[in-house]
Amino acid sequence: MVFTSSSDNMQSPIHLLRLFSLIFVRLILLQDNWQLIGQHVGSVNGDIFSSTSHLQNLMYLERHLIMSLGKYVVNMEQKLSKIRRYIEGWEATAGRDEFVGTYGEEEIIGNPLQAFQLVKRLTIDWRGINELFKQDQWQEVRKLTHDYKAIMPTDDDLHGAALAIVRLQDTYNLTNTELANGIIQEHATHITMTARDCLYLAKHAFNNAYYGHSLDWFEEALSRAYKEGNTTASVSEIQPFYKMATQVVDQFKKENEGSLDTYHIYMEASGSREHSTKFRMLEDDNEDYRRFQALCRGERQRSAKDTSKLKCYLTHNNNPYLYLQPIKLEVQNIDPYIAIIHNLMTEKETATIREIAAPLLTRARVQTDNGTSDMISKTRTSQTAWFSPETHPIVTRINKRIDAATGLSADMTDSHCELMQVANYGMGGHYTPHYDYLIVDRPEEERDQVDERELYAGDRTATVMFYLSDVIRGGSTVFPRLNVHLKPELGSAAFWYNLYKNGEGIIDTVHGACPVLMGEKWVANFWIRERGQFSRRRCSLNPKE
Ligand SMILES: O=C(O)CCC(=O)C(=O)O
Ligand SMILES: [Fe+2]
Repeated sequence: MVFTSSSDNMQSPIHLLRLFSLIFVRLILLQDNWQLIGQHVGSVNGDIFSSTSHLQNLMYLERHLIMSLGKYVVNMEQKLSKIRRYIEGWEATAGRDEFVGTYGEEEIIGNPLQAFQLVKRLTIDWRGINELFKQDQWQEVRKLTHDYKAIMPTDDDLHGAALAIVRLQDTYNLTNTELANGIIQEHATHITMTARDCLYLAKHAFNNAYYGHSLDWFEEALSRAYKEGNTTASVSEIQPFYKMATQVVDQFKKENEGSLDTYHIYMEASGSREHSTKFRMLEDDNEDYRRFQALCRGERQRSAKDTSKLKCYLTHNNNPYLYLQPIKLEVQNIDPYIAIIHNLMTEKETATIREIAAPLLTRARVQTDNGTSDMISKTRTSQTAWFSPETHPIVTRINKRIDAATGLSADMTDSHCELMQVANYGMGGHYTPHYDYLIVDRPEEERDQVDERELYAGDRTATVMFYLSDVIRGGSTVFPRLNVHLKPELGSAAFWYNLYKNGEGIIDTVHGACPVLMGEKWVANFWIRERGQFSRRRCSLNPKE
């Protein structure tokens, strides 16, 4: 049997001792970390999977719950062994086989020793058992779950986590069997999925229109159910779903006269639950998405000829601020210009920003089509927080450095630059291909609907994005039309212009953040606006500049 009740084999004092010591050691180890949860509670909004920072809180909460459950188990074991002792006491005396029946009654009642024990059992012993149950040991666990209700994950978090796995699988071509065996790109993670886990992912992939992956997960669930002997999920439970999914996919293939692979499907920003069950095909502009995924996998590398003109050099930009410590510039693309500025932030500074941002993270929002309000984004699964120069001195310090390194004004006081946006990507966290410019991608007739403050600041001339962490696997920033692939490197900053000098958007700067496959990803965005750059980056009528 896979799932047996543990009570039968947990009676020995040695076992209890081990459990006690285990809990005690963990209690000491966990105390410090546990404090962290307290600081974060108020800010959590149920989007746990989209930020590693929130997942971390959850990990601490679960450890604390385990500690309480462990104490509960030890306590219950003691109580159960007392009850067992009572029963055994009866079995050894009044409950002996030979006393069963009428003759037994006489033996018990007529025997003063038996009578004494009977009375003793029902007085002292029974009182002892009653006492045991007067205290509610479950209360501590109940209180914990109540106090930390705000950070307990919801069903939506679970959906998000399942979707993240399917998205990772889709982007990085991970096979179901490997994933189900805990293998992520040849890296063994000691996790094994049950048939029930696979069934859950299969249903989820199906509901989100990842039909190919869905069938694979159903098959994996079936094979695991056979192997497990129908314990976590049974073959008969899985089969009807599998059959139904197969029929839907067959019908879909027939209607579209092609293989399913050509209908590589993904959810759009607006994808609500109802949308998710509909078939969605890649439209023309989603060629960017296909290229994006290929780049994320490390495909579409540029040839030596393509990269031969790219330079990497030290420069002080004729700026006294940089004379003693020039910047390390690595050009990644000449036209449009994309560069990495290495070590533009120290490790300590990245840690400070992560620290101040962690308690304030909320799920990333994107502007809706009409630009008036914003909505939770599915195209961007990360959590963000914004910082003005007043919130922390580090913001101004970095602003000055951006100014020196890029020659652009990053002054936030007069909207030359937006507030610093910190983003933390969690499980499978990604950002599908998009442009950073906000105004010029709108049709002329809609531009006057843009918020006045946005018009005052002008569009996003350039992006300076700091990597506040390394990422173990995945999480690169890629430009699908340029085959540029930037691997996050703690302390370095990616820099590119979004606009031509005539103010029009550079369409080839479409870029996205690959899903984080392993580890976590933190970035800090500084979007430099047109306002304030007139003497720094002069206008030009040449549409190619
Ligand atoms: O995280 C990344 O690599 C890219 C983020 C990005 O493009 C954005 O925030 O606009
Ligand atoms: Fe962006």
